[in-house]
Amino acid sequence: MEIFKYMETYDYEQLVFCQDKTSGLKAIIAIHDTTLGPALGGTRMWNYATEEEAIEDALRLAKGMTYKNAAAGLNLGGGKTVIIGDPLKDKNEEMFRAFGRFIQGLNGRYITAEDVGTTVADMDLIHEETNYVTGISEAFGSSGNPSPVTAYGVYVGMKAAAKEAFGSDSLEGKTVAVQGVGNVAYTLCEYLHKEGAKLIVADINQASVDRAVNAFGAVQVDVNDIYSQDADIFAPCALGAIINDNTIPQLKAKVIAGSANNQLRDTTHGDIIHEMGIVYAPDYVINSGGVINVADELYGYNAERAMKRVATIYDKIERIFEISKRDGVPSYVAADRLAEERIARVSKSRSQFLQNGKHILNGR
Ligand SMILES: NC(=O)c1ccc[n+]([C@@H]2O[C@H](COP(=O)([O-])OP(=O)(O)OC[C@H]3O[C@@H](n4cnc5c(N)ncnc54)[C@H](O)[C@@H]3O)[C@@H](O)[C@H]2O)c1
Ligand SMILES: CC(C)C[C@H](N)C(=O)O
Repeated sequence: MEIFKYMETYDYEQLVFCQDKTSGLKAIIAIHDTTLGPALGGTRMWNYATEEEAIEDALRLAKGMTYKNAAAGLNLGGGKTVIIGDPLKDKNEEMFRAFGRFIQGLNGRYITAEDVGTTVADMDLIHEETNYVTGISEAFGSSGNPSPVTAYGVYVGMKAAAKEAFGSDSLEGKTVAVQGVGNVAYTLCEYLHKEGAKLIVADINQASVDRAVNAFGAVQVDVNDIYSQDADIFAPCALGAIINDNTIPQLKAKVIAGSANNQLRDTTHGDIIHEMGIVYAPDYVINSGGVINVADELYGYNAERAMKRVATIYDKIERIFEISKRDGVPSYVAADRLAEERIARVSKSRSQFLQNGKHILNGR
């Protein structure tokens, strides 16, 4: 992989490699764009097969956060960290404290939070070394685990997508096929069950499936069969790139609305599902509830204010479908336009000179 070439093509600002032998920390912080403000994005811990795979994941996810934060109306740029290792075996206190010190060294250019493989307890350890971390314990007056709030955002976004596809946003009687019933999807299933939706679930972890089957009467299917279910809505809530050449021909659902990041394997897959008439709620918009919630900590956390803002994901998804129809483009393009236009507007309005920071005039 030619890293600088890749960074230049997609406008990345900075890639930071962090190593600490004592704790075994190997982390990559990717900062994509800080036009709107400091880069905020979670830390993923994953057993990557190769270093290249880890770098690629950090870069892709960081860019996604630039778009997510911009579309959510936050004054934050986009970044992400990946820690190479098995979250079940390789974690220790020193690792997260060492990582916190690396974040502190960036002096506020990057703020972290949870992602796949990291928890509130990990954020609390990072917080021992830096204030540039969110999603820390409620005991600190903070927002804690973002997953339930992300789930609420996915739920309201799914309703907006259902309205677009079926003419009504009621999910009562609708069948939803949920891929991965982890932290976000369990709470999502709770909302869906409460509204009277029928649930089909698949997960590589049998305990997670059992939990959803017992609590919500969900029907279990094999992980390979989740795409082809006779469902109204497909909710990808596991990992990325699951809308691809292999899975698209299997899909029967009219709507795709789920929490996973980077759902489209490639932009061409967004074009294909658009042509098929599938209503796709763009991933980084529908799953922005978590980042909206943790970002609220930067103002002194207020749960009510955060939830009100998360509820507007419904309107945001509606707006994206409007742009999609107005401009004759797939919904993922409409979402990108929304984000890019905001970054361009804010960048312009912030371009006037201000007498602060280091400048030749400071000596006068
Ligand atoms: N947690 C948040 O607040 C948040 C916010 C935004 C986006 N997301 C995204 O949502 C997704 C889920 O996040 P989470 O926090 O619930 O993670 P999680 O790890 O708790 O849940 C993911 C679940 O998917 C299952 N899974 C993994 N591979 C699978 C496969 N091939 N088939 C079926 N199941 C599989 C796992 O066993 C797990 O139960 C991730 O893509 C994450 O990046 C999460
Ligand atoms: C800041 C975090 C809550 C980020 C979250 N993991 C996401 O992908 O949006």
